[in-house]
Order: sequence, then structure tokens, then C-alpha cells
Amino acid sequence: QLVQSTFFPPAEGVMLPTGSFSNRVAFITGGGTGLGRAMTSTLSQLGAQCVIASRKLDVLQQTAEEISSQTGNKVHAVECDVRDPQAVARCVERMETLTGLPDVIINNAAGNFVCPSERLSPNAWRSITDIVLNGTAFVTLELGKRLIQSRKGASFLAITTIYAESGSGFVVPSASAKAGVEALYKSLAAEWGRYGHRFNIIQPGPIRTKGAFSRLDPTGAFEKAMISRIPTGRLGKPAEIANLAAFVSSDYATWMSGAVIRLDGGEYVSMAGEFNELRRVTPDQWKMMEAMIRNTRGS
Ligand SMILES: CC/C=C\C/C=C\C=C\C(=O)SCCNC(=O)CCNC(=O)[C@H](O)C(C)(C)COP(=O)(O)OP(=O)(O)OC[C@H]1O[C@@H](n2cnc3c(N)ncnc32)[C@H](O)[C@@H]1OP(=O)(O)O
Ligand SMILES: NC(=O)C1=CN([C@@H]2O[C@H](COP(=O)(O)OP(=O)(O)OC[C@H]3O[C@@H](n4cnc5c(N)ncnc54)[C@H](OP(=O)(O)O)[C@@H]3O)[C@@H](O)[C@H]2O)C=CC1
Repeated sequence: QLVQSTFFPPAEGVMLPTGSFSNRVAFITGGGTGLGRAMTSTLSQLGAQCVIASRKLDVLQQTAEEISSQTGNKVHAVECDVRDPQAVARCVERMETLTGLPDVIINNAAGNFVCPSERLSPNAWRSITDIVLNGTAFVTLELGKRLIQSRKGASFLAITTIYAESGSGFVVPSASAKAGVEALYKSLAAEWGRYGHRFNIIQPGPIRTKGAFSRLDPTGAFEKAMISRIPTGRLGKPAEIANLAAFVSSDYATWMSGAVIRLDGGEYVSMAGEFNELRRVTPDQWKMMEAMIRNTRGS
């Protein structure tokens, strides 16, 4: 952490009023681990009945039991590989039996690893884009059609990343798929408002989770450099994403649709600005540079 991080301590308590999600059902893909788990925990604390879905049923069940026993609200675990549209349909059928159709859908499941693009096999490309773009599309279309049929409104949220906008080397399948997810959600925000559906996007900056860090910084060599370019001087916390996701999915945000919200401690703008490296210039060096600039004449 950098010294300035003391100005920006994370508030990790639940932000919204108790009961904000009473009588609501939330469906969270990848809800068994990392950020998905944090979002599930927050929504459950706020009164939601949650359904979490991913490939590893044992992981889901453990998370579901831990959160349910803490909050007193039921969390259901449903096995689902989002790459398989038939598995998604079966998962949604199971959810309809358990809880009915959801009020809140969070497309959070993802796959990623750092890899020079010239080393990617077609299957490596497919494995990431299938989870991230096709998986999000299959979940969204399956639920969207059923919600439309039932005339029920819902809030859809996709978790993308700051490089969905800029692109990024070494995570090219993820960058391409996350950009596709953003186009999907912005497009549906325009098309499906008439059915009572909102679509929003959160772009997190780096937040320590086992899933992300083990695949994106396996040696730990890049963490220091990452933190040094974040103006608020620290990584994000899962609870910070969870509070924002809860707000975006809540009745306090019913006028929000088609929004792309970056939560990254300022990392994106810090990497983007042409002259931001001048942060390293010392006061004495500035004195000298200013004198040189002021002395420039006629050119
Ligand atoms: C430090 C953090 C800073 C910023 C973070 C910003 C953004 C973060 C975005 C994220 O999405 S983080 C979330 C990360 N979490 C996960 O990835 C969890 C799920 N991931 C997985 O299950 C695996 O990692 C998976 C994506 C590879 C999928 O697993 P699956 O079992 O379906 O695939 P396979 O193991 O069969 O592999 C498929 C295919 O890919 C090739 N491959 C796998 N790993 C690599 C690698 N490291 N480098 C190159 N290629 C790889 C593998 O060889 C297969 O291809 P072939 O069949 O051999 O051709
Ligand atoms: N942590 C970070 O720094 C950042 C994370 N993000 C995004 O946040 C989200 C959560 O990531 P994070 O919590 O860090 O990482 P995790 O690895 O913990 O979360 C990924 C989740 O996706 C699930 N998943 C993967 N493949 C599938 C599949 N085929 N079907 C269903 N579920 C699947 C995994 O469960 P299982 O293995 O059981 O299937 C896992 O629970 C992702 O969208 C990621 O891109 C974005 C920017 C930064």
C-alpha cells in the first residue's frame, strides 16, 4: 500500500438499509468465490434470497451454507456451466422451482489467464470467450425470455473490467469477450427497457481474489507496480464492489440503465494520461524544468 492510501480507507460494512432486498431473489453466477461470493453475502445480508451458480457444486454449497447461517436468509447452490446453453436452461428451471424467477441477475462468472497471444491455442481462446461472452449471453437470453413471458421486470448487472474499454495485451481473449459483454448490455439496455429490464456494468480495478491473482500475477511480481499506479494507493476490496453492485441492483437505482461504472481507485485514468509519469519529478527538478521552459523564446 502507498502512504496516500490512509486517506482512502475502505468502508467494508453493508451500505444500504436493512431489508433493501426483502422478498427479492438474486441470481449470481460465479457466486461461490471471490467477488461473486462478496456480492452474494451483501445481498443476503440485505434480505435477498440468493441463487448462486457455477461449475463446482461443492464450493457453491459451502459458500451457500456459510452465508445462509450468517444472515438467516436462504442461499441456494445450483451447478451450472454457463458455456452450455442447455445447462443454463436446466439451471433456470431449477431456480424457478426453488425461488421463482429472479429480480436481480449478476453475470459475474469469468475465466482468464495471462498469456502472450502468439501462445494461445484456438481452444484457449474459446475457453475464455465461451465463459465470458457466450456464458453471459446464454444466461441473459434464457432469463430475459422467461421474464418477458412472465411480464416481470429485473435488474441485470455484468461485471467486466477496466480494460474492456482500452483493450490489453496478454489477456486478449478476456479483453475481447468483456468488450462484447459491454456491447451486449448497452444494447439490451436500449431494447428491453420496454419489458421492465435494466442493464448496467461495473468495471472493477484490481481486487485480491485467489481466482484472479493466481492466474494474472502467479509470481506476485506485478502487484507492487499495479499499486504504484493507483492514485488511491491500494487495491480494492470485495466489499466495495459488493456495495456498489447492491446499489445498482436496488430500488435506489431504478433510473440507472445502460451505465458503465468504473471502480478502480483511479487506475484507468492514471494509466491513460500522457503526462502522468511526471508524478516522479521532484520539487527541485520542477524548479529547473520551469526555468528551462520560461527561458524558451521564439519557437
Ligand atoms: C491481478 C489482477 C488484476 C486485474 C484483474 C483484471 C481482470 C480480471 C478478470 C478476470 O476474469 S479474473 C477471474 C479469473 N478466474 C478464473 O479464471 C476462474 C475460472 N478459470 C478456469 O477455470 C481456468 O483458468 C480456465 C479459464 C482455463 C478454464 O478452465 P477449463 O478447465 O475449462 O480449461 P482447460 O484447462 O481445459 O484449458 C482450456 C484451453 O486453454 C489452455 N490454457 C489453459 N491455461 C492456459 C495458460 N495459462 N496459458 C495458455 N493456455 C492455457 C489449455 O491448454 C486449453 O487449450 P488446449 O486444449 O491445450 O489447446
Ligand atoms: N479480482 C479482480 O481483480 C477483478 C475481477 N474482475 C471480474 O470479477 C469477476 C469475479 O472475479 P474474481 O472473483 O476475481 O475471480 P474468481 O475466479 O473467484 O471468480 C470467477 C467465478 O466464475 C466461475 N466460473 C468460471 N467458469 C465458469 C463456467 N464455465 N460456468 C459457471 N461459472 C464459471 C467460477 O466458479 P467455478 O470454477 O465453480 O465454475 C468462479 O466462481 C469476474 O467477472 C472477473 O472478470 C474484473 C476486474 C478485476
